[in-house]
Amino acid sequence: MAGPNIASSSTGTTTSLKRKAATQENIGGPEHPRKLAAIAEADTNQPLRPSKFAPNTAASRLGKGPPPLTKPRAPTLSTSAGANGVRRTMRATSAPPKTAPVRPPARPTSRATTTARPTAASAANDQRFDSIQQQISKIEEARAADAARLDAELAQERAKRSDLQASHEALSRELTNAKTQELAQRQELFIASDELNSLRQRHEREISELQADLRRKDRELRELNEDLRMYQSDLERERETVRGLKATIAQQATAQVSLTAQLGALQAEKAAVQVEFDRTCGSKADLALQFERAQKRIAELECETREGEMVRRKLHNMVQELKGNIRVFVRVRPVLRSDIVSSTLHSSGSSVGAITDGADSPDLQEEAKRREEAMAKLVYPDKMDHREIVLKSSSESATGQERKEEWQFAFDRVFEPHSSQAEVFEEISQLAQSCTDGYNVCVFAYGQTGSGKSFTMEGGASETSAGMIPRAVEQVFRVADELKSKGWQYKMDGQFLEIYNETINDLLGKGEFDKKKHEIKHDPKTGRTTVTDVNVVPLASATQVRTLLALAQGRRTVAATLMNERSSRSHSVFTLRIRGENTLTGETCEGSLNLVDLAGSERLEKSGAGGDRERLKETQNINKSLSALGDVIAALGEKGEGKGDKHIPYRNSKLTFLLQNSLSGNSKTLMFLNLSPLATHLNESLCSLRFATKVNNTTIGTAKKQAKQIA
Ligand SMILES: Nc1ncnc2c1ncn2[C@@H]1O[C@H](COP(=O)(O)OP(=O)(O)OP(=O)(O)O)[C@@H](O)[C@H]1O
Repeated sequence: MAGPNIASSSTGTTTSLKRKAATQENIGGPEHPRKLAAIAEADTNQPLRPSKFAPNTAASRLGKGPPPLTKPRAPTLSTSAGANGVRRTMRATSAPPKTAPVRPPARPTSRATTTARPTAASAANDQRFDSIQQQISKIEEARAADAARLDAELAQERAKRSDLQASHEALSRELTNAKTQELAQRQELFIASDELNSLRQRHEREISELQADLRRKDRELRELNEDLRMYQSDLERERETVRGLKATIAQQATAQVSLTAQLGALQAEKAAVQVEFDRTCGSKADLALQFERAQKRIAELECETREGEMVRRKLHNMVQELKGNIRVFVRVRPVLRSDIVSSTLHSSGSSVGAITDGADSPDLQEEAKRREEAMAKLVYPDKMDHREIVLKSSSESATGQERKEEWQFAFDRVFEPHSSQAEVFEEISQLAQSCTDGYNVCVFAYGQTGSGKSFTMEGGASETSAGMIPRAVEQVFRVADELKSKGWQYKMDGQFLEIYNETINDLLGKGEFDKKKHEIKHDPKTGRTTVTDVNVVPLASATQVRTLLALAQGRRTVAATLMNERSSRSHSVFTLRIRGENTLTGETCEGSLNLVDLAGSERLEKSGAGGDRERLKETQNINKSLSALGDVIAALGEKGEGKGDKHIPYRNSKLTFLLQNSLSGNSKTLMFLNLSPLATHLNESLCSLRFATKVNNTTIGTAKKQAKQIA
């Protein structure tokens, strides 16, 4: 309560000052200094506060710092003991002492000017001035005292300030620490927040997983429920089945009882069978013995069969020997397309081109008709043995009457046009294989040009069209192979000759033409025929023979004639010599197989060689050798009829001389008569059939086996 204190402790002067001040204020108006009034007002209205004019106070020095820790005290203006010993305390104003509102008296005021008074008044003023001077000095003193006190307070305040600074620094440090802590805490907070976020995310993830899991579980649960439902229905079914099975078991149990009874019966039966089995086992040894005996018997029978086969072969050969004559097979070839062309040419005189066009046309009926017309009337009446052939012809006589003629012939076998190569070979296979028994075998094909001699003897390139030569060779090799098991070892060699214009040509020789002069030699002791300077090739297989035949075929002299554009104008003679030795019995044998394809037998006027000297010579030579063959056969026939000293003209031709040993009665001879089926060749066919009949009726003696026992 400083204000009232000041007011109460002030003297009358103070009160007057106040009044003066109030008066001055009233007089002077707003220009008068107002500090003192302020002091007075401060006493009455409110407690003193630190002023902006007190910069030295602790509060003002701290500036914006934290609020003062101690409440500032209002400054005391002065505490001085007055002259009367009364200590006056003046409340310090907020203004610094320097700016005290006390004006120096010297300064004239506006009021002084306006209120100029006489000297009495100035004495009063001086008095007042003195008192004011005194008051001022007192105030000065008080101010000094206040200054001292203020210094002390200032020091205190400074001390406080330093304390405060220290505490500020401490607080700053604390603040820094607090900030650092806060920062750390914030970081922790961030980290924690991050963790919290990640935990939240994980949690969300886990929640979603759990939800998915839950959904899956739900689904599984549904499935399990479904399964359960199914299992329940299955179970129900199974229960039903079990009920059924139980019923069946009950039935089975009943059946088992009856089966047990049956089993008892069967066991009894088994015992009986066992007894029977034991008895059968006892007879097993007997059966084995019987089996052994049976096997022995089989071996004996096989042996007998082999012997029987040998006997059969001997008898067969004996029959052949007893027959003693040359056997003749007739073979009529089929009508060829080229035959139709040529026969039409002969009969109608139309051009070849026109006929060829007709033949190529699809009109098969026309072709069949032409074929019919081209064919000669050949009949084969012997349907059983196929031994006969009848030629029929109808012509007009000079008197205009139809003259019918018929010629009947019988031979060892007649082959009709449809006969296959295999069928023909079947008939000569026995003959061919008898060369492995030591016989000389001679098969020759006779007939006019184009009648099928080469086809019969050599045949075509295919398996089915292969002729007698390759088939006979294969047969010989096969038989020789079979006879190995009986101890026979065979060696074979072959030669292939051609007689052209009475000259021997080696078809297996080297070079295109054989320029060597060959001589035919007969060994009377061995009955072997050899030709000098010809290649005799050792034969190891039938395939090799086929290769040789193909080689020889290429070398054959072939010249075109009107009769056959591939007409062979030479005789070809393939000879297979075979020598066998039986290592078990010591027997040896030597045979030969001569397969002869004769040149065409047509008459000179038919050969179309009239204007060609070379062809004429060929035909003459062919005919000479064929007639020599006929002469030899005829002479052999006569000799066979008892004219023992009959000369056999073998030397009249190279052919007969070469085949001497095969024709002399010491061999098995077969002649194929090949016939053309054409009407235009009827006369030639008749001539050939007459010649073949003569041959067939000729007895040339019995064939002799050339075998001997090695001593
Ligand atoms: N049985 C047959 N089956 C089918 N075609 C045959 C038969 N015989 C012969 N031929 C054919 O007749 C034609 C004449 O036959 P091949 O050449 O054999 O007569 P050829 O008498 O040997 O004549 P050449 O005396 O001129 O040698 C040939 O085209 C031949 O294929």
